[in-house]
Amino acid sequence: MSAYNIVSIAGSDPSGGAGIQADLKAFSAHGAFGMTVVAALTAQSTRGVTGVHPIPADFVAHQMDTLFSDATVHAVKVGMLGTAEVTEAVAEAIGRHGLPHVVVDPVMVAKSGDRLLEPSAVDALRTRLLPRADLVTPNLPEAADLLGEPEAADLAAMHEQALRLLEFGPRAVLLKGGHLAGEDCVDILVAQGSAPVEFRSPRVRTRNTHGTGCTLSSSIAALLPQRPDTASAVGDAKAYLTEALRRADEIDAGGGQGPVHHFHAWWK
Ligand SMILES: Nc1ncnc2c1ncn2[C@@H]1O[C@H](COP(=O)(O)OP(=O)(O)O)[C@@H](O)[C@H]1O
Ligand SMILES: Cc1ncc(COP(=O)(O)O)c(N)n1
Repeated sequence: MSAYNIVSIAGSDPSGGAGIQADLKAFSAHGAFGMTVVAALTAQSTRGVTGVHPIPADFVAHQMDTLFSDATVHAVKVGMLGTAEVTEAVAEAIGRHGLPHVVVDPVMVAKSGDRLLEPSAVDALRTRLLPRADLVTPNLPEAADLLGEPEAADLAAMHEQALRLLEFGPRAVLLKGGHLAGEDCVDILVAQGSAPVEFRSPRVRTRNTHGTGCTLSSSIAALLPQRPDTASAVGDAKAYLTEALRRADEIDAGGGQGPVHHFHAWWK
């Protein structure tokens, strides 16, 4: 058996910390072969996003059709899609190609506060893409936006919102708690027919958290074909991300909020 092929369908971040660039690094760090379908372009640095250039939806579908008519893909990570049309095209092509292990990171707003998804696309995300997801990985603001509710302010509210997100049809939800205050960062996994699982890691004191969500979801996608179940893939991905955060200050990619260290296990 050759390496697993994992595809990222996401936006480009020229600064290399988030988007398809982060996804390729995370896939590689987990011993998987990375492929990409570019769904949006951004002009971006560690200081923020200065522009978004959408890709026509039919060309995103064209990239997917060309790639999947040739390569066997073992898992998929979906990130920034930008528009409702691209969201619909990606959802349709995922269904048509019957892609396995679909992890959807519902990217809406960058850490810098810049919007990465048109407000009018949230409905397409909720109704078209989430029912096709094996796992969806919202942060707290994204969960609130998808549910049309205020952001969860504690773990009990996170549990309730995770369960309500399951009603949109994904097979599992990982609600990420990085935006809550506290010594630990706690994420909650809920899946149809199994008990909730909490993943807890010590909060790393660094401002270099650009791309944490991208790195976590792409690590999970890379690990799903290699692990017995979703919980074990999530646990290993979170341990990898925590170490990448601990070593983040070794990378100097600009003067703003920098990336995590994807290759901490190799660069001594
Ligand atoms: N400072 C930190 N130290 C350790 N883990 C963190 C830190 N910030 C975020 N995380 C973890 O990184 C992942 C993504 O974080 P989160 O901030 O919730 O989402 P997003 O990056 O999508 O905004 C989660 O597993 C979260 O618990
Ligand atoms: C292309 C792209 N995709 C995703 C993110 C989100 O990452 P973050 O929330 O860390 O800014 C981003 N900034 N850019």
